[in-house]
Amino acid sequence: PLPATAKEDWRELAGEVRESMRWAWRNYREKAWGKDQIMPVSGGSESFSIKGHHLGLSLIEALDTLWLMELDAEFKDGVDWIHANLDFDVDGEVSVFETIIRLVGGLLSAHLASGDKLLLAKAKDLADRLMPSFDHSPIGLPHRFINLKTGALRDPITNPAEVGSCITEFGTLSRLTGDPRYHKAAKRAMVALFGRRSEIGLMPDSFDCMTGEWKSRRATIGPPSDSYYEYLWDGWQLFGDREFLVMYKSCTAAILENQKVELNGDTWFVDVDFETGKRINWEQDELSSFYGGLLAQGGDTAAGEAYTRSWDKVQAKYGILPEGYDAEKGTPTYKTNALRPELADAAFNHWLLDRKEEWRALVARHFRAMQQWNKAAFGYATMADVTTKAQADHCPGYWWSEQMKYYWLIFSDCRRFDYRKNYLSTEGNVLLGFRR
Ligand SMILES: O=C1NC[C@H](CO)[C@@H](O)[C@@H]1O
Ligand SMILES: [Ca+2]
Repeated sequence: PLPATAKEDWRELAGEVRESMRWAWRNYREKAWGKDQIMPVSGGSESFSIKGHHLGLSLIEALDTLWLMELDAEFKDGVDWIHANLDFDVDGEVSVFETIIRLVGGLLSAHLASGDKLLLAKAKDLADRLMPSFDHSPIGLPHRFINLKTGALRDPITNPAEVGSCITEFGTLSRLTGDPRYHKAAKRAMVALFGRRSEIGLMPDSFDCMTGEWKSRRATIGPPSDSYYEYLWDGWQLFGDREFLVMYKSCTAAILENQKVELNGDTWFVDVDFETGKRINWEQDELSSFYGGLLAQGGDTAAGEAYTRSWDKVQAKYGILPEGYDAEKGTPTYKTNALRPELADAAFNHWLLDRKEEWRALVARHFRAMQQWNKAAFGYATMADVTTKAQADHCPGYWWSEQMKYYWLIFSDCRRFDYRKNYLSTEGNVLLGFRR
């Protein structure tokens, strides 16, 4: 492993994280209040799902992070905005997957943190507007897009992550409302996918949601399959449903058998043909760097740690991870950076399991790099080119929910969080483990 940094004052670093969040929120409050995303370089704002229409995305994504940091005035301000303004009865089309992990998940975690009943009601209202996409398919696999008012569906050609990553949000919604429909729909889709793997236990990254017919031959642990594998484990971790553990173990055994490769002392997971197992390329997607933490959660610790360390070396090489990287050539395939959380997510998961300083040091490097290069006049910005560090004028909603929360929790010994018994979703929403 890379040399650990000098003895850190973790509490002091946690204080810096909290001040950064407070500063970013103040700018959002002044420049983009209620908008989906602030534009951190210009101070402008932009919508996420529906062109020209805002659903308070960044505000909703930030809420449980604010609560954990005890930024209670800011938290209340956000909840007050929701009480006064949030309305999902909009004639506009949204991604089913993004809406569930970001907005349903964000409302549920804020409800669990505060007990505010309207937040749960809004989560249920939104989920009810998404359910027709699950019910429409004879095999229970949702279309990619739905209109929140009319229920009109679009794009049946979808992927494992988008149909198979909602069991924890929908399962929590069913638990809190007593309505089993959500849990059932989420599980049905995941089981349907699992039943369509190849002889060697792999699945491609594209299929028709009405027929189940495969539309690609590429098996990947990265997007657009990544969070399906994560949620197979999570269905077991959060609900103790052994069927998910069996499916997770089967899929992971096939992945370890067919996709794990060593190259120049590093461990990578390569894309392969889902029936032959033949490697397709050496391209690595930054989003895949969550996977080492998942492997460790599921007990494949050595492989998981090796993969996370491989990605940490890429981070050391550029300071900020490129969106894509060719492991054989050692060059970026995409030089942009979308202010992504995955490597910090993986290291945080490793740390929750073993408390090794190595992981805290990795996350400290991730945080300090963000402070050095992503900070702009009105918030934290994505990057146009990690080799030149040219910024781009965007701050994605997940930034508010994910890495700022992981930085806070790993450095601060947060008294509002149960470090032994907890669950964070793929969007970083805390669905178990708040301590009031
Ligand atoms: O699972 C996800 N994928 C992409 C985003 C972060 O890069 C975020 O929405 C979430 O973590
Ligand atoms: Ca994720």
